[in-house]
Amino acid sequence: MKSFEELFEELKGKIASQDENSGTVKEYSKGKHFIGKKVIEEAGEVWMAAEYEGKEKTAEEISQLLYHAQVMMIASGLELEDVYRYL
Ligand SMILES: N=c1c2ncn([C@@H]3O[C@H](COP(=O)(O)OP(=O)(O)OP(=O)(O)O)[C@@H](O)[C@H]3O)c2ncn1[C@@H]1O[C@H](COP(=O)(O)O)[C@@H](O)[C@H]1O
Repeated sequence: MKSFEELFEELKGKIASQDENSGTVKEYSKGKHFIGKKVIEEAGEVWMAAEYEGKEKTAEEISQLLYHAQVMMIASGLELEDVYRYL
């Protein structure tokens, strides 16, 4: 199990090292348009899971939405604090 902060550090590290086995590096390299579509896709899956597929599936889909949001944060040059200041 990892926290939001730990995942963010892991993803930044993967991108900085250009780890060729990393799905994150592949997604990041495709740019904001591609990442944005993943965010939208996962947001829709969260909605459907919450309405029809139960707690476990909803939790899984939310984790994927958070992941793609983090990739978008990195692609946008944002740090966690830049987002947290609006919470
Ligand atoms: N938490 C995630 C995570 N959540 C979602 N995804 C990716 O997001 C995509 C969407 O997942 P889905 O199951 O919805 O995929 P799908 O709809 O079946 O298929 P596609 O969307 O891929 O076509 C998949 O390609 C997943 O690989 C993630 N990829 C990686 N992580 C974590 O990120 C870290 C770095 O991973 P790598 O960069 O792959 O090493 C590790 O800790 C991973 O656990």
